[in-house]
Amino acid sequence: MNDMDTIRAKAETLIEALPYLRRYAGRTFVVKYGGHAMGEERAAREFAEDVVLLKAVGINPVVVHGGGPQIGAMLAKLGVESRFVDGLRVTDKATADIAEMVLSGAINKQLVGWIARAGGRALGLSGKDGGLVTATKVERTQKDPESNIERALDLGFVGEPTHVDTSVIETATAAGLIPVVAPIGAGEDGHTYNINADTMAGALASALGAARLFLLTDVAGVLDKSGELLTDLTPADIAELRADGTIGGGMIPKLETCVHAVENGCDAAVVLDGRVPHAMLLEFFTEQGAGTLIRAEEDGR
Ligand SMILES: Nc1ncnc2c1ncn2[C@@H]1O[C@H](COP(=O)(O)OP(=O)(O)O)[C@@H](O)[C@H]1O
Ligand SMILES: CC(=O)N[C@@H](CCC(=O)OP(=O)(O)O)C(=O)O
Repeated sequence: MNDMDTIRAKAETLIEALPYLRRYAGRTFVVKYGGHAMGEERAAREFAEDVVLLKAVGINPVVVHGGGPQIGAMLAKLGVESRFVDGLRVTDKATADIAEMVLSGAINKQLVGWIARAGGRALGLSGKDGGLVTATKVERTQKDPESNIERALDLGFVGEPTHVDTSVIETATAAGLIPVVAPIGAGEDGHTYNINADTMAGALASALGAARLFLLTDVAGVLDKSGELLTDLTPADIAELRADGTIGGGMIPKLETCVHAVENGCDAAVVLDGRVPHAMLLEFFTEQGAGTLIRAEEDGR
């Protein structure tokens, strides 16, 4: 496509999406932008444009970002080993410091910059700022394969949000700013906790009573065993897909987050491909939507 065709295609997408988006004026969309999805600069630019468009039509976007691959690259550069348990990075003190540096320092400010270039005003913060998220250490157990006894697993400074104070988000939003949140939280014990970005986004979506939780990743959505996109799922469907092994890896915590969010105050969650131009807008006006829509009850899009 030449430049003119690209501009025309973009304009058509925006014009078609507008009437659908206006229905959500005054509501909150929590958008989680995953580390895998933010690889390409073009995609990041378009993501920022979409976020600014949402704000321009009166929706309150709240961006939560990941950065797993970028933390991994920095740990490798610094010679710190890293491993995951159930999709969570085991986080010692050195890893927590590096995760905070990469997430709050580098990626957060990069996103704030992209939103500024797209014409928006973003406020970068982490769960620590304004008391947004209080985290508690994640407790996990694992069955010892020999004795069959459940043993406690120490994941270090991996946290989960146990208290969300949305006032800093509400103040920022009311001032015309777009909050951009890094998945780091402070514990009541004074420690810094590394929080899975999907979990962080889900906790904010529930606390804010969001109309949508968008999880932008590097696949079209939830796929069935033959690789076809599943467009609509309920918590009961997800339990079946998990039991029969259709979903695995990072998709398990992602869908757990979606189920928790739609059962606790968020209208619907969508898992979609963040690398597709204007994925969030396409979700609203294409017949099938974009990605997989998760609702507490099956009642269409
Ligand atoms: N049924 C499934 N449908 C789609 N993706 C799946 C499924 N089961 C496992 N996955 C994996 O989940 C990944 C998305 O999770 P993750 O890598 O944690 O994403 P992100 O880094 O964007 O949070 C996909 O890239 C895919 O490899
Ligand atoms: C505890 C834990 O695993 N934290 C994640 C935080 C970043 C993240 O979740 O980023 P993505 O969404 O890009 O995977 C980590 O250290 O990788």
